[in-house]
Amino acid sequence: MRQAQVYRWQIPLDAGVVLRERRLKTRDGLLVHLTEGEREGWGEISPLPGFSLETLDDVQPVVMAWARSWRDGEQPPLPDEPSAAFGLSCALAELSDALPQAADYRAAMLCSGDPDELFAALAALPGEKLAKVKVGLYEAVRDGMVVNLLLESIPDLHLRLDANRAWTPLKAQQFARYVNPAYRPRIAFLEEPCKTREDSLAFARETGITLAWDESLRDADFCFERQPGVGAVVIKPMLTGSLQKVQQQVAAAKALGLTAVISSSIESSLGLTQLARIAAWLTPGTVPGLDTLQLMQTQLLRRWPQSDLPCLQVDALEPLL
Ligand SMILES: O=C(O)CCC(=O)C1=CC=C[C@@H](O)[C@@H]1C(=O)O
Ligand SMILES: [Mg+2]
Repeated sequence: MRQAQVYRWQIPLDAGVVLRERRLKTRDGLLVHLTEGEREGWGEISPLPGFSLETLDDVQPVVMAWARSWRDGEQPPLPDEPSAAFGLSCALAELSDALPQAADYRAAMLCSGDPDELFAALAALPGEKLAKVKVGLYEAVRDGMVVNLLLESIPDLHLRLDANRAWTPLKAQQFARYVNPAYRPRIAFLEEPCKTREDSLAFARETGITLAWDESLRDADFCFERQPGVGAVVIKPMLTGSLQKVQQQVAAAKALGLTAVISSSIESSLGLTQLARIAAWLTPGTVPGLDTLQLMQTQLLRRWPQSDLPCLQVDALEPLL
């Protein structure tokens, strides 16, 4: 016998979470729980404001209708909305044991803000030192100086940078001018420096800094192709769609020799632990970009190892079906 339930949740975020120039005070989403006989599967559906095209209010009725139909014995097709397709496909994959349990809980330390705190935290990182730094929020020159100083003072540090398309070609050049060319190979990649893909490609050509596509993967005209200067794609499954589509994108990237990085869309701990499993399964050997639980004030249902945030249990959630 099948059972299905959908829950809506809201988690307060730390004051400093700013996405696309707006402050995000809470993270909101749905959890779906499917059971069939002894088996069960959970999935998270949490469109990311400013990044997802669909809203939570759009997908809630879609997910509820899908869950009712599945519970009644049908095999409804996955919805078109990427967040709904992703969460429902995860719940189905857990149910059928298609999503392996082994997880990669390493995360590239996410840094923003105060350079002094940053130095201390980075210097204390054990093992391979890899961090992700947001750029493009302040003056490009300041970003260049901070990145240069980090690479200069921590010689075994590698950085992932992310400008979220903030720069004009001139600003991108101002940034690069302050980063010593000798350190540039330790920039694993810079995500989306410029407003257009053409400008970003030109920047990579001119500076030798490796590019990664993130936002571009959602452009209607994006296709996987070999492009000089591009080294990686950042895949955010909540924005991509079904697990099958995530698998296809990882395979397309690998076939071109690109690094595929599974990255967070600021999911709850339930979604994040599933992303850690997806990363271990599809991109073994590549550290995923999952260091976003620190932005939240609680965990949900499943714990992230080593996090001491409180964890909400299912009885604290309101069922919608
Ligand atoms: O990719 C990572 O290492 C962490 C996730 C991350 O950086 C992001 C998650 C969600 C929205 C963004 O501000 C940001 C990104 O643009 O990649
Ligand atoms: Mg990005």
